[in-house]
Amino acid sequence: METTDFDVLVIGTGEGGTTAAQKCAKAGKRVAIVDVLPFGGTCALRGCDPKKVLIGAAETVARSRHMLGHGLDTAATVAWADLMRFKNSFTGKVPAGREASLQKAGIATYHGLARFTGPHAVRVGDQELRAKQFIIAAGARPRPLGIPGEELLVDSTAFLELAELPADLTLIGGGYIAFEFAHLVARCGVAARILHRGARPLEHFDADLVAHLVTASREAGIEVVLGTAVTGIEQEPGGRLRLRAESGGHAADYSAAMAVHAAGREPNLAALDLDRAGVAYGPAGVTVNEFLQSTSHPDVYAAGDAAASGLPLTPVAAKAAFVAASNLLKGNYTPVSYGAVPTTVFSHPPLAAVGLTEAEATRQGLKFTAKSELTTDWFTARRLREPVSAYKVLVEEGSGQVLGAHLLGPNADEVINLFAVAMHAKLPARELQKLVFAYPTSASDIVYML
Ligand SMILES: Cc1cc2nc3c(=O)[nH]c(=O)nc-3n(C[C@H](O)[C@H](O)[C@H](O)COP(=O)(O)OP(=O)(O)OC[C@H]3O[C@@H](n4cnc5c(N)ncnc54)[C@H](O)[C@@H]3O)c2cc1C
Ligand SMILES: NC(=O)c1ccc[n+]([C@@H]2O[C@H](COP(=O)([O-])OP(=O)(O)OC[C@H]3O[C@@H](n4cnc5c(N)ncnc54)[C@H](O)[C@@H]3O)[C@@H](O)[C@H]2O)c1
Repeated sequence: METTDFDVLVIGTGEGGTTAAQKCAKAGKRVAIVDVLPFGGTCALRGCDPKKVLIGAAETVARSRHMLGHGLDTAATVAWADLMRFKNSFTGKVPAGREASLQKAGIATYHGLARFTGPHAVRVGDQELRAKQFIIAAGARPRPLGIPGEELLVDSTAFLELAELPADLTLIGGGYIAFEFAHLVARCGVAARILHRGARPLEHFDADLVAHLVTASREAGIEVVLGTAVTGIEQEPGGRLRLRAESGGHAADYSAAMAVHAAGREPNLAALDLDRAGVAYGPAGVTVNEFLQSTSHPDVYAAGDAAASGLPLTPVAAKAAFVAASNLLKGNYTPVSYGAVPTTVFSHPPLAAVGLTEAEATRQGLKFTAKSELTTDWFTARRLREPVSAYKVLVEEGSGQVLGAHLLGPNADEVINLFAVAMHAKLPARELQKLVFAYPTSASDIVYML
């Protein structure tokens, strides 16, 4: 077996691993990086980017449907095979491009499953890679549901590669993936259903805005079923799936041509043999301190979805990886701080949030005013005939700081970033209100939300 020594070995080539490896190489370290899948990670190959390309077409369909009879006489339709080709024109180039840029930075690249064999050794195929320090950026995978027949579910990766869409599709779960995929396929002429076990979906978003999104989803033809946990899946003789579920103590039954796992993800640590290296971990990922250093192995750092730190989102992974690499290189001097992280559910209309929800601010005992309105009759929504649009903004009494902003409606995914800037800069709401925004834009509505 060939043994190779490095200063730093990075596991994972997603946003986390790539950011960390590049930073370590720039500092003059001998760096290696390994991935079992094509280089590029979830966001670029199996998540955010391909999804957003598909959703771009679905948005056009949704907008054209809303404008029918109001200046448009036909609605756009999706040509799935063409759309997939377009999507593949983005993803197809990623693996070779990512590997080339890593190699250009002097980083040694390895393909295969990495498995720790000791505190400073990892095995990849028939090679042993030894390193003084490690950065684990192994990402996440769909959480096993532990129900019979779960192997019949399609996961988000397989969904984003579908050559053809089914006539109807059921999403199991009620989070980001369920709403994004349901809104996408509904605009492709597929009968979409969301089966969510909780009383309300998208639990971490503002309850009032989520209720409006559920209304908008139903108006778009999506069946949203709440309080219903799927307990088993069977294949029927004709090829359809039978989803056995439990709802309020009663058995319920659903038939689906295809069912997608949208019920959460978990850190992808099982194959790493972390016990062999003495790296502590829990259900949220590798256990790290504020410097993103393993609490049990000082030469190991972790970042992104694989670390028990921050939300499992791409910009969070990139920030964490930068901080982890800085601390690895210079000694622990930068505690990680994510600040107010904006996030969007790319449904139509999109739902976006930054900062605290009203429920969280109340739980924390903060004194604040919450301003909230349905804005369906505001110019921004009306000119697009968007059926549901709303906002809620929380402003702290005394300091006048924005504690949280929640937007549902046209361009919410972009406007939310302005609230994030204001929160980061600690700009009081009255100062934000004084800014002059280009008109008529969705951003110019901000002054009426404060
Ligand atoms: C469908 C979907 C849509 C999403 N949309 C968004 C979005 O719109 N916005 C957003 O901010 N976030 C989104 N996310 C989340 C985002 O993709 C992740 O938070 C982000 O990609 C995490 O980056 P990472 O570097 O931590 O891990 P990853 O990008 O997952 O990279 C980890 C890599 O490690 C490799 N690996 C794991 N274990 C091993 C091993 N033992 N040996 C070798 N290699 C290994 C994996 O193959 C993988 O390539 C989405 C996720 C999904 C699934
Ligand atoms: N736009 C984005 O930023 C974006 C998009 C997609 C995914 N992501 C990331 O990927 C992660 C995973 O996405 P996700 O949508 O799978 O997870 P999620 O955590 O957003 O939602 C999963 C939902 O499924 C429900 N659920 C779990 N088990 C269930 C069961 N057996 N039956 C019915 N419902 C069940 C949960 O209560 C939860 O509401 C997200 O947490 C997010 O960080 C982000």
